Amino acid sequence: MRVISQGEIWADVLGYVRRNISEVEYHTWFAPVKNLGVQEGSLVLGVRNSFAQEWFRKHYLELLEDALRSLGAEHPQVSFQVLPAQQEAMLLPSDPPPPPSGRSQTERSQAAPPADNRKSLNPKYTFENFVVGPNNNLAHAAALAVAESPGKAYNPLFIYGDVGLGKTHLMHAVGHYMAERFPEKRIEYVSTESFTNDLINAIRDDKMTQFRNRYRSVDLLLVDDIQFLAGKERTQEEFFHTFNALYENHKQIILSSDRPPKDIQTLESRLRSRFEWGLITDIQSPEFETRVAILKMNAEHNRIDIPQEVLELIARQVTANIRELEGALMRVVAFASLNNVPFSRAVAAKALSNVFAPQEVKVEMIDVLRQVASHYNMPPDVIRGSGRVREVVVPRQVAQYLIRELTDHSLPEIGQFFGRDHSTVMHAISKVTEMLGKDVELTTAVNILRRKMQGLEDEGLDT
Ligand SMILES: Nc1ncnc2c1ncn2[C@@H]1O[C@H](COP(=O)(O)OP(=O)(O)OP(=O)(O)O)[C@@H](O)[C@H]1O
Repeated sequence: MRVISQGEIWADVLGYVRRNISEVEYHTWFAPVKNLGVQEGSLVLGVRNSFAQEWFRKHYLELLEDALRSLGAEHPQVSFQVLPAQQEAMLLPSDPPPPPSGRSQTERSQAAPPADNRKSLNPKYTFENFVVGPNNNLAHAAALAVAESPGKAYNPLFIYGDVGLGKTHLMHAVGHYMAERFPEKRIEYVSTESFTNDLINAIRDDKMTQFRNRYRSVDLLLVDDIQFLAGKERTQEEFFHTFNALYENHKQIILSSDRPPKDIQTLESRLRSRFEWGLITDIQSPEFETRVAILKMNAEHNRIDIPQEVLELIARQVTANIRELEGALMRVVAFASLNNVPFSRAVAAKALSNVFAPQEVKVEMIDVLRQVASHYNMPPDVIRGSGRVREVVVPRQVAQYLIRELTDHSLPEIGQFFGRDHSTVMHAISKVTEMLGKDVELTTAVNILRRKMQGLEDEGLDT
């Protein structure tokens, strides 16, 4: 799972900036900037001194605003703060290394795994961060079995599926699991492309022995996108020998591909048959519930409090690819924080409308209840509860009235939502109808709430 954060807004902004200025300019000015986060819709950047602050205001403000606009900010705002000298020192590349922990070298190497054991693994791609659903449960179970008994359960494990569905994540998860339990084991993750490049370099530099030592001495070899072996005869030949060496020594091999071995064209048949020796398992596109669960986990990891119905809207919008799903969540988070508006389905729909086909936001009963509750400044449960004082009864009647007007729900359904029968709802609706135009406060509330439910104007955004 990719972790999204305010840091990622900054990463996106930097990406935009980098595409629009020279490398030298970028390194001189932007590399030392510290991202201080988004505060009340404004991106706050820490710079070294007042000279830099002025320079940014004069030369880069527009560029930064454009970058924020590309992320959905309607009225982009950037502000600069001069960092105190100490904080600035923390930005300099010449940082001294952290003080030694006081333990001896041997103690340290006993306690911690070898430094490079997981160097090729993404720290976020663990089993804990992997949401299991009907689309991937077989691949997940196989990966777990392999992680528990490497070289014994299924060898090789061959995972295939479309882009962005978690193949790399699962492979790395096995690596982390193994690294934790057997810190002395050697783990190597490589894309087929890097394997090919390493081979080409080894041939060119006359370093084939090192190349072979490197790949044939590992305990776990993870090779991504093996379909790219197609048509590369020399690489296939070398991989064949690597495979055999590892296999004979009961070392675990995991391969990923966008298709099963039988569909990889121009793959030598001796390799194809080896790929079929172990277990072949696939990952499909996640269904709705799994997509929501992935978004939820992502939001929780980042301590972003985002209502369930907003996550559901995003999950309806992006169906085929988890990388895109995470990108969509990132867009919504960026959009809400840059425009300084709370998360709502309307805000999410707006944030995604430039990227995906606009979706009509259907108003749900819970949306109306939440808006009414926030308007009257009381918890939704109190409005739905049994209280009979006027302060609660009026909001409850307004909520029932608006639900009837803005959704397709029947009187009995609305009644059920409020734990009452349909005649109570009918009474509430006629009561509000009667008061409209007479009771100024109630009329204003209904008008404001109706507008809020129908569009974004009251959330501070242009529709
Ligand atoms: N089941 C899942 N639970 C949580 N996050 C997931 C899950 N599946 C995929 N992801 C996340 O989706 C993103 C894409 O996954 P990954 O890179 O593993 O896909 P892939 O199938 O290897 O794609 P490609 O074929 O493009 O290499 C990653 O950020 C990953 O963490």
